[in-house]
Amino acid sequence: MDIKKIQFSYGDKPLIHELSTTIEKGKITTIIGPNGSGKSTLLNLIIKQLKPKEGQIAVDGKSITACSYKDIAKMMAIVHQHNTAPEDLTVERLIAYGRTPYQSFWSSKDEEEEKVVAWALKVTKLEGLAGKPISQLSGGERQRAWIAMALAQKTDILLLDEPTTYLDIFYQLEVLNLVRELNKTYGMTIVMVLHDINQAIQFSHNVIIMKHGKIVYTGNAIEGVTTERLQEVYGIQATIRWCDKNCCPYMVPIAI
Ligand SMILES: Nc1ncnc2c1ncn2[C@@H]1O[C@H](COP(=O)(O)OP(=O)(O)OP(=O)(O)O)[C@@H](O)[C@H]1O
Repeated sequence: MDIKKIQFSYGDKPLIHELSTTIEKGKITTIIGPNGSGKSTLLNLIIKQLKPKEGQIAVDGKSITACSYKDIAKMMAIVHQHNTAPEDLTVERLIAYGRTPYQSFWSSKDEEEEKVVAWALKVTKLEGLAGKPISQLSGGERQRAWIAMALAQKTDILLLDEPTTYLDIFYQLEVLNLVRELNKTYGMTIVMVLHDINQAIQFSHNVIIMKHGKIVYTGNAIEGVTTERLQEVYGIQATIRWCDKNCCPYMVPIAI
């Protein structure tokens, strides 16, 4: 995916300034950066839920400006930070909404929909909860259900906005393991926003580091997170440690 010279403002206040980057196909890319730096805005621009004032976003050489919303929904799926569903909506019905881009006004549930929903339930390990209302799920199960709905869109690209927020450490790792599995097994290109820098290093091939609507760094996750950059972007003192050769480095925050 090529993002070229994007400019974007909410009203008169410029937020994204001449932002350019390339997101590698088949890799996990995580966007990190301070609150308000424009991470969610960038995801919404990528999926055309927001329109840039200037610049172009192209997927496999095709500009998204020229694509219909239905075509985009067949290329990319997004799980937002906050999601709501009617209280009595079951997991299975929620996932079936992911098939919307493939349905016409008069079409009814078909064999393909059943197959894809069953597949999404299996991948997200929600088979035993298919008939349960979303409102009765734990936070981790609910997050997996929203990811399953996105998977039912059968896209090559998956965008996740803070998929681990509000989850305890067990469910955070469960969701991130699922992300890794989707990338490894199905070759999905994943672009996600995380606040946890160590999880970003551990679970991503690449990181995009943002500050004030600009990209400070884009590239290999391990090489990108340095003590100098953490000082520059977050204004914190930190050290980077390696536990052993087989493990990723991790950063330890020390002071502000
Ligand atoms: N719909 C909107 N209308 C006006 N301003 C907005 C809107 N959405 C976001 N903003 C502003 O744009 C800036 C960037 O917001 P954005 O949500 O993209 O940042 P972020 O890096 O994802 O932040 P966070 O880490 O806190 O989720 C913020 O100052 C925010 O207040």
